[in-house]
Amino acid sequence: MQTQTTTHLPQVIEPRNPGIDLDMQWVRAVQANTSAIERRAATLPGRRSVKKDYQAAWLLRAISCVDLTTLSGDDTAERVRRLCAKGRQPVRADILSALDMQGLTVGAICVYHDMIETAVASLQGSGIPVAAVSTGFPAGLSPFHLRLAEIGESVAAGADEIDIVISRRHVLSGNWQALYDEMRAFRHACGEAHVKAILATGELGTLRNVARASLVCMMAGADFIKTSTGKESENATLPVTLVMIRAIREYYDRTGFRIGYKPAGGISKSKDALVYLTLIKDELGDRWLQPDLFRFGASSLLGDIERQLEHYVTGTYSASYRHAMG
Ligand SMILES: O=C[C@H](O)COP(=O)(O)O
Repeated sequence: MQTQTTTHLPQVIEPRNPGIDLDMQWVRAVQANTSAIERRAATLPGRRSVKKDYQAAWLLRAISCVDLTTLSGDDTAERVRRLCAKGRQPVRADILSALDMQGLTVGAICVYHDMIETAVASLQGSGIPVAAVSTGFPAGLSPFHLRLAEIGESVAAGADEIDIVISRRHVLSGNWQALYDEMRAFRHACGEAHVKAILATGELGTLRNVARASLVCMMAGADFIKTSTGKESENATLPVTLVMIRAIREYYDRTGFRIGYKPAGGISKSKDALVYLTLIKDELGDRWLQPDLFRFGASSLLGDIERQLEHYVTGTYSASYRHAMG
């Protein structure tokens, strides 16, 4: 990942997760109490845990954690260039200036392989990393050697981060060794590029499978675990998020390595982003609210955040938002 220059970024960048041997005893012991998780998730959207004065600060934080994404069959170089310009200046200059946040950028730009070179050229000098989806995204069913080669090509083309998709069948058949070996090989093929493991949680059947797949991918060296491709019928949800971030906490408690989390797909409203951020703060703490450990995979969230911030600076602007930036 490139070093970034904007002021909102963390002083400390996490060491890469080297992974550990597959610990089947740990994997088998994983539980997920579905009804308790769903009860907890159901209470979250109604909670007013972000005070109004602090909402602008949280939305700015959300911007710095967006993987601004375009993953469409009709993507063009021109669309990617526009997206990169938006990534460099995510909201109108007058809004950023009113909030004293000039220089704020998104966390990364996320594209298909063919658009990497355009994105790299458009982002030159900005410090914004380029993430590429890979390994036969979104289904991940192309021949294994081609999936590995695709990673290599994307890294050679300049991608800083690779978002791989796992083979859902390994999870559904309980073949944890196969999942571990696959993830390990993907991690190796990424070299210095950071690797995000997309679990496609909407296709994994149970929350227990989500918890186990999260753990196995982290054991195999994933730097981030990510919910979805955005193409499944069910994408990021709060119950899935609870399960995945608790797996991250458990992995950190046992190994000392902090793994990032990326909810993706269907997150398009500021109020939803605030719920995710407060949940991360509650469950993992402030350290995980930085772009090296948290990202939103989203194509349209930024537009809604910009509208909210515009309303904020033209209406109820309060300088106290700065306190929340600490
Ligand atoms: O990884 C990112 C997702 O594909 C974006 O999904 P979205 O278009 O629903 O925001």
